[in-house]
Amino acid sequence: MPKIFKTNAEIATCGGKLLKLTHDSKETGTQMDVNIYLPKQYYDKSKKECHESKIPTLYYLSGLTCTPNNASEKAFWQLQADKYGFTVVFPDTSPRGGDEVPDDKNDWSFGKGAGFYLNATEPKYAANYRMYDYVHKELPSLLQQEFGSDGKLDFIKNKSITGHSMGGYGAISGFLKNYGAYKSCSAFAPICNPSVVGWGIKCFSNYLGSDNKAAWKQYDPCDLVKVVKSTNASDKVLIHVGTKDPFLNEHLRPELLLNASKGTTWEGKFDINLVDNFDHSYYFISTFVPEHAEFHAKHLGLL
Ligand SMILES: N[C@@H](CCC(=O)N[C@@H](CSC=O)C(=O)NCC(=O)O)C(=O)O
Repeated sequence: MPKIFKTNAEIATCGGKLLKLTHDSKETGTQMDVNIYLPKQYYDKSKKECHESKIPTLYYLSGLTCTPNNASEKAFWQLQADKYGFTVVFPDTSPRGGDEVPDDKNDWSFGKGAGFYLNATEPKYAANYRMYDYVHKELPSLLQQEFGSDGKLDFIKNKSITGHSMGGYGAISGFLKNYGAYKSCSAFAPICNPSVVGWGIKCFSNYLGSDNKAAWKQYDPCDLVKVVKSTNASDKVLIHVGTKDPFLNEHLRPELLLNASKGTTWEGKFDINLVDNFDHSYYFISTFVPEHAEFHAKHLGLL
């Protein structure tokens, strides 16, 4: 079988390895970068290869401007992945490539590095900007085919999702739109109501069409909570946001998600923690990664 992924680097870190990979994506029509961290349990030769012992996966969606490397280097998920025994997948934030992939070189909050985890419908972007299907369907399937073939890793059935900022929005919208597919969801400083804030309006307008508000509703967490039914009493979405986050009031707006969930099946299920003094950076993210890791480990059946 021909290899799907090219391994550009295999880096020993903590007790496992970070693999920096490249592969062709049918969804984006481009080559994509992705990093995966395989925890120490994967390399434990004494581990039995049975269904029960398959190592689950946490998908981490990064924010605007990020590549798979930002979180790999600065979020410190690897220590937590070893502690509980899960794989971490760090996808890229958009298609890349040359001038054939449309971009706005003057705006870091749109285009390359800002795929917004949706499937674009506007003709200019529709061929490449398909990060929703890429992250939730194509990538897990390709990873399972190549890295799951030895029966030790589960990229599809036992998985959870988290993310930061644009990636926090991507995690919550993906969790709700694929209700039941992810065991748990958390977010760091997510863009909670993209339809009404600058970053979201720009991306939704360009990718989905400025008048196509019906399409916007299909991705906005504040609309999704009204149509997706929470049927599991243990559903809880863990969120942390820093009070000194410079984007809090302009782009993140967690209070709007709390309000939108009121009177829905999600009421009381968004555990939004406003934490004093923290900003938007990876200093903030890495501080709360251990709490999010424990949360996901419980839902993935690791605790
Ligand atoms: N380049 C910008 C700053 C952009 C920024 O803050 N990006 C955040 C995500 S914002 C929401 O999605 C980020 O994660 N940056 C990468 C990092 O390693 O910190 C500017 O110049 O202001």
